[in-house]
Amino acid sequence: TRTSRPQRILKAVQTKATVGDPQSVITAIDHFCRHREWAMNVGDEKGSILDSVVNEVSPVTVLELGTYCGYSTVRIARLLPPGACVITLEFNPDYAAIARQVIKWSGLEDKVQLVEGASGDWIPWMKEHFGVQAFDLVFLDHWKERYLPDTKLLEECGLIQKGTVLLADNVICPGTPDYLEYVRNSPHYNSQYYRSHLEYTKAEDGLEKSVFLGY
Ligand SMILES: O=C(NCc1cccc(CNc2ccc3[nH]ncc3c2)c1)c1cc(-c2ccc(F)cc2)cc(O)c1O
Ligand SMILES: [Mg+2]
Repeated sequence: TRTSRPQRILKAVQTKATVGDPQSVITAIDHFCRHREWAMNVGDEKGSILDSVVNEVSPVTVLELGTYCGYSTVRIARLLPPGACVITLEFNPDYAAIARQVIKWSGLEDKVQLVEGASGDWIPWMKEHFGVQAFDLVFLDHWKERYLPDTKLLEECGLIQKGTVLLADNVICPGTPDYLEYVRNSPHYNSQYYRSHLEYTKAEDGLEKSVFLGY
């Protein structure tokens, strides 16, 4: 049977990128997705915005919702200092299997905890299972209709504290209208929109950065 798109992305990494060189992994995936097959990685344009937010926050603990092939996981982890880590949740086992290999190829496995499962099931266990107090940065890139319920769940579980930064992908395309309305109208968040484009296309998309102000 045909290979899957994630399998073809992994093959591009294994043939074009250098083991232990995260930037070459990022470049290989972007080249493949721009010139061979589109795929739903955050991409190079929005990825540069993600990089700048990671550098600005200098997070110790990061939560990523939606790993896919690990492209944004590698982008985040490559910027983390020793001792910092990103916990990334992936519901789809095929995506998780590919992401593990992409993360390993980049040499960043010590900074990444990839968890197979759904956000709604795992968020309530984060404190107990991973010893997390609160997240410094949350990157939302999973099912778009889960952004709002999962943000509320993170609040209820005390995993969002004063200063926590939420960075949401795809707030225009495919769009997350209920989430945007919530973070932009809530007195507990200071929100700003970073206008960009849907990965590898000319369509508008963007990232929404929301800083929690405390209760
Ligand atoms: O939909 C998207 N991504 C999410 C997604 C999608 C499929 C499967 C999963 C399974 N992974 C998963 C699920 C539930 C989960 N709960 N906790 C973890 C977790 C993990 C996740 C998406 C779409 C487009 C897009 C498509 C088409 C188009 F025309 C324009 C734009 C662009 C993007 O950048 C996107 O990010
Ligand atoms: Mg996305």
